[in-house]
Amino acid sequence: MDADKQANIIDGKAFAARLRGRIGAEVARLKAEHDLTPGLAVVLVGEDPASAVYVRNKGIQTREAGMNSFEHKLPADTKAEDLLALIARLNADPAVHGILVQLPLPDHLDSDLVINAIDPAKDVDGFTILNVGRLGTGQSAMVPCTPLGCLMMLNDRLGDLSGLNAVVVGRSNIVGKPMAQLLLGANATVTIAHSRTRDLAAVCRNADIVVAAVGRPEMIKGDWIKPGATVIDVGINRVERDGKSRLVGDVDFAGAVGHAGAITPVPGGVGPMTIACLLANTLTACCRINGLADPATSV
Ligand SMILES: NC(=O)C1=CN([C@@H]2O[C@H](COP(=O)(O)OP(=O)(O)OC[C@H]3O[C@@H](n4cnc5c(N)ncnc54)[C@H](OP(=O)(O)O)[C@@H]3O)[C@@H](O)[C@H]2O)C=CC1
Ligand SMILES: Nc1nc(=O)c2c([nH]1)NC[C@@H]1CN(c3ccc(C(=O)N[C@@H](CCC(=O)O)C(=O)O)cc3)C=[N+]21
Repeated sequence: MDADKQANIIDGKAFAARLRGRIGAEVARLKAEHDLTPGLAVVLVGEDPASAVYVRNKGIQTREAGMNSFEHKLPADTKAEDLLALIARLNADPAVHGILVQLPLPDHLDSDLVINAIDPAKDVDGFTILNVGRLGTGQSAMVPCTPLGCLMMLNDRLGDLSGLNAVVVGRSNIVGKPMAQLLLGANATVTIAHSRTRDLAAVCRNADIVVAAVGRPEMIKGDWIKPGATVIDVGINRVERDGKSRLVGDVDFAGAVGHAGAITPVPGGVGPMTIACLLANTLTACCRINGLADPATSV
C-alpha cells in the first residue's frame, strides 16, 4: 500500500444502527402477526466497570427495538444458590426469551456452573456447552455476540472469506475461540495466537484478517499489519491520555491505519455490533422458542 494510503474505517456504529433497524421491523411484525414481544433478561452481579459500560447501552437499545428488557442487579456477595434460583425462574418465564449473565462473575461464583444452568434455547450469549458444541460441529446454534458482529463486518467488507489467512489474537471462550470457529466455518485458514505465541509480529504479518481480542492497550503495532489487511479490534481498554480517561483498542490504530485496507475503530467498531447481535439473538431465540421460522436478521 502507498505510504499516503489510509485504511477504510469500518463504521460499526452505523452498521449496528442498520441492523437494529431491521431487528425493530421484525419485532413489530412479530407483535402484529403473533402477539409476541421478545424479552431479554440481563443479570449483573456486583460492580465491574467493563460490564457497566456494556449494560448502560444495552437496556436502552433493547427497548428502542421494541423488546422487553428485564434487569436483575444482585449484590457482589450473592450466594450461588440464589443466583441459580434466579436463573431457574428466568428459564421458566415465558416472557423471557434471552438470558445474559454478565461476565466476569465475582470470584466466589463458578461461572461454568452458572452459565450452564441457562436454558440453551435462551442462551443468547452462546456460552453454554450445548451451543459451543453446536457451533463447533456446524449445527444451528446461538452464536456469541461479539464474534458474530465481527463476522458480519468481515463478510460485508470482504464477501467470501474462503482461503484467506485469518489470525485471531486471544483464545478466550467469549471472543477468541468462537471467533476462530466462525472463521473456520467461513473457510478461512485460521491461526489462534495467545500469550505463549512466539513472534506474534511475524504471525500477524501473514494475515489477511487480524482479529485482536487481548485486552492490552494498543499492543498490536501498525507494522505488524500486512498491507491491505482487514483489522477487527475487539479490545476495550480504558486508559489515561493527556489527563483524560479514554477508550482504546488492542491495536495501535494510528499506526495500523496506514497499513490496513480496513480497520474498526474503538469506540464505534465492534462494541455497538456486539449489542446489536445480542438483540438479533434474542429475536431469533423468541422465534425458535415459539416454533416460528428464523427472522431475516438471524445467521
Ligand atoms: N467489543 C466488545 O464487544 C467486547 C470487547 N471485549 C474486550 O476484548 C478484550 C479481550 O477480552 P477477553 O477475550 O474477554 O479477554 P481474556 O482476558 O479472557 O483473554 C485475553 C486473551 O489474550 C491473550 N493474551 C494476553 N496477553 C497476550 C500477549 N501479550 N500476546 C498475545 N496474546 C495475549 C491471552 O492469552 P492466554 O490464553 O495465553 O492467557 C488470552 O487468550 C478485552 O479488552 C475486552 O474488554 C470483550 C468482549 C466483548
Ligand atoms: N455475558 C457477557 N456477554 C458479553 O458480551 C460481555 C460480558 N458478559 N461482559 C463484558 C463484555 C464486554 N462487552 C462489551 C460490549 C459492548 C461494548 C460497547 O458498546 N462499547 C462501545 C463503547 C461504549 C462507551 O463509549 O463507553 C464502543 O465500543 O463503541 C463494550 C463492551 C460485552 N461483554
